[in-house]
Parts: sequence; C-alpha cells; structure tokens
Amino acid sequence: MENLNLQWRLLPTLTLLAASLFLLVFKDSAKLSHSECSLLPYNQYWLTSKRIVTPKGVISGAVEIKEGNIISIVSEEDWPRNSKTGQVVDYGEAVIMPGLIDVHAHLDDPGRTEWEGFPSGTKAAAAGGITTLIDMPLNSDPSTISTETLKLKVDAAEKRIYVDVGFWGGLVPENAYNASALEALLNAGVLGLKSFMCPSGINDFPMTNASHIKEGLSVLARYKRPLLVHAEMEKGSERHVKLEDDTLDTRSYSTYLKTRPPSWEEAAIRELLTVAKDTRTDGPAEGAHLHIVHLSDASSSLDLLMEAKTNGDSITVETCPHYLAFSAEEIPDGDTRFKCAPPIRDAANKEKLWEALMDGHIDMLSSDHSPTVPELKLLDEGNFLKAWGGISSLQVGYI
Ligand SMILES: NC(=O)N[C@H]1NC(=O)NC1=O
Repeated sequence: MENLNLQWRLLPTLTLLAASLFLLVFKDSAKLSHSECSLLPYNQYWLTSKRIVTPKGVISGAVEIKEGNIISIVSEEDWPRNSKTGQVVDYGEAVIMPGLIDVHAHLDDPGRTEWEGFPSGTKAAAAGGITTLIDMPLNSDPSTISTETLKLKVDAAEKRIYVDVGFWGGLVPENAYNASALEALLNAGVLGLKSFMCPSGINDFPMTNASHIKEGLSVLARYKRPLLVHAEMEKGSERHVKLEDDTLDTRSYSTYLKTRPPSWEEAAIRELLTVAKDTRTDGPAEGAHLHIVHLSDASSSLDLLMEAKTNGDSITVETCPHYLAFSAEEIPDGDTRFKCAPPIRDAANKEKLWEALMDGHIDMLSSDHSPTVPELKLLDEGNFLKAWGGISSLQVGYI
C-alpha cells in the first residue's frame, strides 16, 4: 500500500505483543486499573503460557519482549530460566496468539451510530481478539463511494478507534463507469472495492451487474487491489416462496431459508466467472483480484470456485464463524438474531464448509459483523422475512 500515508492506514499488527496485551487487559479487567494492566514500563519481560500460537504450531513456552519488540519465542524446554532477565507473567492455559485481522465488518459510522459506531465496534473487536479490521463501505450513511464520503469516514474514525482500521470503498452503478472517480477513491487509500450482486438492504448502495464489475476490475488491476463481491443473484423463476403470501409462517426459519436458495449463490458465481478470467496472467485485468465474501453454499458454488482457481483466475473466498457454528435445523422459531444473507444452511452443508476450510479451499474467515438496533431485528414479532439481515459477532466470533 505504497501510497497510503494517512494516520488510519493498515498497520502491521500481527504481533504477539498486541495479543498479549489483549489477554492481559481482559484476564482480570474487573480487578486491575489501566496502569496495573500494562507491562510497558518494563524494558524487558517474558510472557509464558501452555498455549502459544506460532507458525510452527501451538507450543508451551515463553515469549521474550525487549523495548517493545518480540525478540524470541522459545519452548518450555529451551527457556533459559537461569539466565532470564526482566519480569515474567505466566498466563497458564490462556492462549497467546497474534492479533487477528478481520477483513469484513460493518461499523455503520458515520450516520447509523445507533447501530454500532467506531468506538463500540473497535472495542468489540479487541474483546474478540481482533487487532485490525477493515470497515465495509455500506450501512454507514452515506456509503463510502467517493473521496468525499471516504473523508467523512476518516473524520469519524479519528481518535475514536481502539484497534487498527482500514476501509473498503463501494463499487456501485453510479461510479462503475467513472474510472477517474474510482482512481481517486483508491488513491485516497481504500484498500479495494466491494459490490453486491443482489439488493444490499441499503438504498444508497445499489447492486452491480457483471458489466459494472468488469469495469471495476480494469481499474483495480492498475492498483493490484481486490474487488469483494456479495455473490447472491436472485433467480426469479426459482423463488420458492411468494413473499406476499400471507399464509406463510414468517416465524419459521425454514420459510426464510427457502427465499434465498443455494442456487442464488451459484448463479452469482457463474456470472462472476464470466469476468473473473480477465484477472488471469496476461488477461485485461491482470493484477486485479476477486474475493467472494461470506460463502454459505458448500456445494455447487464451492465447486465452481475451486475450478476457477485451477483455471488461473485470481480468486479467493471467505466464510464466517456463524456458518460453521450453527445449522438451520437448530434455529428456533422467531429468533431473528440468526438472520443473515446468504442464510445459514443445514448441518450437512456446515460439515462440508468445515472440510473445505480445513482442506484450504476456503481461504479465510471473516466476521461479516452487521449489527442493527433490536427494534429492526423485530425480536418480539420474530418475522424472519422482515427483520434486518445481519449477525453481530465481532466480540464472540473467534473465542
Ligand atoms: N447490508 C449488510 O450489512 N448486509 C450484510 N448482512 C448480511 O447478513 N449479509 C450481508 O451482506
């Protein structure tokens, strides 16, 4: 990100130190004052734990920190107890790990701070072990689709964030054919663009088609940055439920599930793959990259993505903790906290998602943290068809 020179730029945060401080703060936060929580006054210190996450696996050992830098990580057997200097803090069974990066969160600031906001959202991230998050361009008001609206975001984040934050910009019909507007947004520091292939639920963030996406990719290629796509495409002929049918049991999760079948994900991905080939070596958009957000369908959609990777398309895919933790069969009637899009599918699908993740066919996890106010979740009415679609999970998703 050579041309990012702003205070909020994405900082290198995969440090054990960040995670250690996170643990320290939250282990006994009820009892300790802020100054007592901090090890920073010590020039050199060791953190020990039975579970330290390292590139070579989880070890029992110690992390040595000197002048704010990690200078060694050693296993228990190799820890030089006799020659050790500085303070030692033992975390026992608590995990010491790098801070996580969440590439997909909606903090809704400015404009919908009653839904979330930078202060509460970034505190929730820290509580969930996340030390860097990238904020989505929609659900704030206005959406981040121009340099002017990006500036509003940056101003709103200034001095109000507790973890590192970067921003995605929006690719929408209004700017898709305006290369200089997209370039200005990328020059101003957005890390890439995001678009929807179905209605986004936010009026000033309309959906894009393959032609908009092709245009966006050609600009992104020059910046070597990604386009993130919400890949669901409504296939009218396949709508199994008529939303206006007043005999529907709208409190039943199975009713909602039928409104967004896996074929919507498959259709969107098929459409995307017609332009994804532009990203191949020597293609017209070489350098650009496509990233499918929050995959739920572990069947045909996943097969298509695996084939695209084999064909040389520059493409990756994420899923979210809620698709791996829950299954449709378990969702109680009326509990709209589980409503998200694409929907949480059945238990067999969940198992397939796990397999794909463990086999490396799913490239990463993101939270898709998308909170709203309780009234819009219609918790009393429990109407799955009318409630806001989005799960609030930053603080709990990974722990
Ligand atoms: N607008 C918005 O936050 N949409 C998100 N919610 C959800 O469940 N899926 C999304 O893409």
